[in-house]
Amino acid sequence: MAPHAEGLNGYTNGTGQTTVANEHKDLFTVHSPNVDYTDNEIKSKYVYRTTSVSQAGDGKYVATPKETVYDFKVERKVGKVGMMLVGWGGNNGTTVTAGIIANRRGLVWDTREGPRAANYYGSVVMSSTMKLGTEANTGKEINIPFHDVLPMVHPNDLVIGGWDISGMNLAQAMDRAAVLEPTLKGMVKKEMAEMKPLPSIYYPDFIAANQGERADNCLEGSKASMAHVEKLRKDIRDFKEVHGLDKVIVQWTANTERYADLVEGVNDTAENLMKAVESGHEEVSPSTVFAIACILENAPFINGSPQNTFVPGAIELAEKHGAFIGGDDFKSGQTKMKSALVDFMINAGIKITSIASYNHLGNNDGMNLSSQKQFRSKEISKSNVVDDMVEANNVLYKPGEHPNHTVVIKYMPAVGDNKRALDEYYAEIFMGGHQTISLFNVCEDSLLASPLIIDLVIVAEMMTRITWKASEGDGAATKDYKGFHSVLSILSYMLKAPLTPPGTPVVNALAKQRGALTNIFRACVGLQPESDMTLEHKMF
Ligand SMILES: NC(=O)c1ccc[n+]([C@@H]2O[C@H](COP(=O)([O-])OP(=O)(O)OC[C@H]3O[C@@H](n4cnc5c(N)ncnc54)[C@H](O)[C@@H]3O)[C@@H](O)[C@H]2O)c1
Ligand SMILES: O=P([O-])([O-])O[C@@H]1[C@@H](O)[C@H](O)[C@@H](O)[C@H](O)[C@@H]1O
Repeated sequence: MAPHAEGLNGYTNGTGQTTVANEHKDLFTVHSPNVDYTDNEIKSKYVYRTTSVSQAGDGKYVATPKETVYDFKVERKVGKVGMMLVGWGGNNGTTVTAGIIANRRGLVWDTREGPRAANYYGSVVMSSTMKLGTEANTGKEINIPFHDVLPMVHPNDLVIGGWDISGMNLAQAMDRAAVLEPTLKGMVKKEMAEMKPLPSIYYPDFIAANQGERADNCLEGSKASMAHVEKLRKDIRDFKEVHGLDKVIVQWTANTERYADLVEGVNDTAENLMKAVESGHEEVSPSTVFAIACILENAPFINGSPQNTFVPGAIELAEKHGAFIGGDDFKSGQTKMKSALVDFMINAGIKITSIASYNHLGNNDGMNLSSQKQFRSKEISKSNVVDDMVEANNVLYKPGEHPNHTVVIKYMPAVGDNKRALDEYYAEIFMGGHQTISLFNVCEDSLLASPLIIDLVIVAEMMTRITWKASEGDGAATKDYKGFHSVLSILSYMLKAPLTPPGTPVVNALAKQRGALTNIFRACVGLQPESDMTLEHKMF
C-alpha cells in the first residue's frame, strides 16, 4: 500500500503538496485602482450593474440600466475554525469526519479497483474552478480553483465536534453507517474512536418513533427549555475554548423532523419564540432550539434537513442579533440533477409537463423518512425545486401552470446508503411531439452530502469576514460597513429549499445559484461577473 505522505505540522491536500495549516497564500492579485490590499484586508470598490424595468402600458416595458457602487472589505486572516455537527454520529457526520481526516493525512487505501487517494470531489469550493480571465497576449482562458478566489478556510484545518442522541463513538458510528471501505475505515478508526458526540436534546414527537432505540445519549427533558438553550450555548463556548477557536460553524445533519406548526403567539416573533422556549411549548423543535442557541452564541447555523427549523421567530431573532443562518436540506443527488436538467430543458424552450421522482434507500435517514410526517418535510423540499424555473418562462407556462410533479421515497434496507433514484421527465416538444427522459441515478448519499457539508461551512465562514457599504447609486448610501443579511441565501447552491431573507425571491436554478456564489466572491476582489460573451474573440 502506498505510504501516506504527511507534512510536518500540516497536511497534504490530496495532491502531495504539504501545506502549513491555517496559512493562506494568494494565487493572484487584482491590479486595479479599485482594489487595495493591506496585511489584514482586501478592500474593493465594485460597480454593481442591474436593469430596472417598469411597465410602459399595453404590455410593454421600459428597461433602465442602473449602477450602485459598493465598497467591500474582506478580512484576510482565516483564523482557527471549528465545525460542530448536530447528528455527528450519523451517516453524513461520520463520513465527512473520516473524509477530512483522510485528506488531512493524505491517505491512500486499497479497494477492489486498486488504490484510492483522499480527495474533495463533489465540493464546489474544493474541486471546481472559475474563470479568472484570459491571458493578456494569447487570449487563453485562465481558470483558478474556486477555493483560491478569496482567503477561505481549508477543510483540512477544521476542528470537528458535535452532538448526537446516540452515544456511539465515531468509529463505532462509522461502522454502523456502512458507507466507507473497510481499508479506509481501518486507517482512521483509532482517531475516530477518540471522538464522542456530546449528549443532545431529544423531543421524540419530532422524529420517527423508530429512532427511539438509538437515543441513549440525551439530555434530561423532552420539550424545549431555556436550560437546553443554555446547555447547547455552553457546549459551543467550551468547544471554542478547548480548541482555541476563533469561530464555530454549526450544521444540522441530524434526522429530518416533522414540520412545526406555525402558531401565532408561539413562534411568529422572536419574543414569542423565546417565551415559548421558556414555557416548554411542544411546538418548539430540537432544531429550532439549536438555532436559537447558535444565534445567541453568534455561531452560524445551517440546516441540512428539510424541516421548517427557521420559523418566523427564529429568523427575526437572527436578524436582531446579526447572526447568520442558512438552509434548508442538502441538495446532493436526485434533486441536484433535477434542478440542472429542468433548468436546461426549460431554457431550451422544451415544455416539461410531468416529473416523476422516485427513490429508495436503506440507511437510517430512509428509516426515519418511512414515517409519514418526516417524509412530508422531505416531500415539500423536493417538490418546490422547479418553481422558479417554471415561473420564469411565461412562453411555455401560463400563470399558475405547473408540470405534474410527484415525489416518492421508499425505505429498502438492502441498498443501505446507496440510494436508487429513478426519474422520468415528460415534455412537449415541437409540433405536438413528446420527449421522455428516464434517469436511473445511484446516489451514494453520504458521499454526495459530505462535500456539501464542507462547502456550507467554508462559505458560511467566509461570509463572517466580508462586510460592505454602498457608496453611490440608488437608495441611501450606507455610512459604515456591515455584514450581509442574516439569512445566507448565498448558500443556495448546496441546498434544496434555499432560505432567503423575508420577501426576497427563491432561486433554485442551479446555474443561477452557482453564478451568484461565484460572482459575489469575485466582486469582493473587484472583479466583474464571469461573462461568457468573449467579445474579444468575436469582434476583431
Ligand atoms: N444525501 C444525503 O445524505 C442527504 C441529502 C439531503 C439531506 N439529508 C439530510 O441529512 C440528515 C442526515 O442524513 P444522514 O444520512 O446522516 O442520517 P442519519 O440518520 O444517518 O444521521 C442522523 C443522525 O442524527 C442523530 N439525531 C437525531 N436527532 C438528533 C438530535 N435531536 N440531536 C442530535 N442528534 C440527533 C441520529 O442519532 C443520527 O445519528 C437527514 O435529515 C437527511 O434527510 C441527507
Ligand atoms: O438526492 P437528493 O434529492 O438531493 O436528496 C436525498 C433524497 O433523494 C433522499 O430521498 C433523502 O433520503 C435524502 O435525505 C436526500 O434528501
